[in-house]
Amino acid sequence: MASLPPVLSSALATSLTAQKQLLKPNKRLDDAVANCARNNIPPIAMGPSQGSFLSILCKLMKAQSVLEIGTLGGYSTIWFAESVPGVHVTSIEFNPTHRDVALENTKGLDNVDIRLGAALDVLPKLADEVKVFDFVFIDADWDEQQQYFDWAVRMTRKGGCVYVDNVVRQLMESEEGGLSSSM
Ligand SMILES: C[S@@+](CC[C@H](N)C(=O)[O-])C[C@H]1O[C@@H](n2cnc3c(N)ncnc32)[C@H](O)[C@@H]1O
Repeated sequence: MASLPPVLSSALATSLTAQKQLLKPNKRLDDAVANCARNNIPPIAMGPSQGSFLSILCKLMKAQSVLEIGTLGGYSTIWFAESVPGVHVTSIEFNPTHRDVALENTKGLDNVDIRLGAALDVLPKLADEVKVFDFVFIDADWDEQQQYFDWAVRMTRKGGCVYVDNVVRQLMESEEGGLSSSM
């Protein structure tokens, strides 16, 4: 996969610094980032402004149930878990190391349930257990995206939200030289 054009990488780095200055400090999130680095978890979690944006979306919807596909170290999971009073977050992760670090990072949050397994194995079981979710966040394996999306549509309540991460970025990286003519 091609990397981002330098101008975009530089803009992303600058925006990350700006985001940290603008948002309220959150010790749990900061500790999670540090713990992920200590455990060599790849630095591919969402940024603070995206976490804040998703949290606002959940607040606007008064979401009470969130499904996340792709936990990593639990950074986005924490944003969802702290978004709305009473919300419950179910998150799916197939890498045991990532799952273990996510469990450390979400310790004490009793509204988080992290399921270990491949998303396409876990989703059918979850669909049998839980009726529907208010909000589904897809952030795992791009090659299975269409199948995640089909499950998400099936498992999201009417009027709920399915949010697919990295769509624009994927389009940018999908053709040689960066920007795609199909954008
Ligand atoms: C981009 S990271 C998730 C980032 C996280 N949502 C955040 O922003 O903090 C993608 C995660 O999905 C996991 N993953 C990839 N394929 C998967 C699959 N088929 N089933 C479950 N998890 C998967 C990876 O191990 C990785 O931890």
